[in-house]
Amino acid sequence: MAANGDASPDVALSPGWIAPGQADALFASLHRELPWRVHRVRMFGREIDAPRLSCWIGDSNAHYRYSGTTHVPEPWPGALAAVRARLAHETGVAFNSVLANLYRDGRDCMGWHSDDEPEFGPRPVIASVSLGATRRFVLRHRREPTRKVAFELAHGSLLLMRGETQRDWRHALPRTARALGPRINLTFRRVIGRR
Ligand SMILES: O=C(O)CCC(=O)C(=O)O
Ligand SMILES: [Fe+2]
Repeated sequence: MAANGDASPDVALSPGWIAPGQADALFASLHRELPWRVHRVRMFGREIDAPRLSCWIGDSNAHYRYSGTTHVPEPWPGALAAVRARLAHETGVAFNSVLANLYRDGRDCMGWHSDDEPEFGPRPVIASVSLGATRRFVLRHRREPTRKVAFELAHGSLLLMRGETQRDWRHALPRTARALGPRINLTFRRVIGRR
């Protein structure tokens, strides 16, 4: 592999991975039942409210640290059991946690980052399930920012990020001026214990 990594990120989109009726039911149940909160994020050395609502879900031992705080996960809601089992079957990854994000409208967003915390180990597989309004998801190479890839993440879609995607690329969910309804995104991850 070249020093700068592969030409495109190791990502795969499966539109309609969840059928529309099931995706509607899943959206409604998560929207209603998850304990959504405003998380605090660090930006340029300051703590600010994240421009979205979030909920960290996982096995009780899947602790996750970010922005300097350890987060104890919420228990798995019944509505996610089938999705988790299907993802494990299709990817071979025993996902033990999910970060759920609720973008209330087009103003809610997520800035440039990569999910490269040591908890996820090298070359993590991250399975991103989208429900609700279609939003644009963008990836940009870390060292060659002119290299960009964009995906429209529609209701029921699955985006898998693998390989060196977190090491070599950043991703973001930009805000948009379009009038949009809410969107829920679920990123299934595997937290590996560390010493
Ligand atoms: O909402 C999305 O599609 C992306 C979410 C994301 O990047 C994350 O949760 O780390
Ligand atoms: Fe991310």
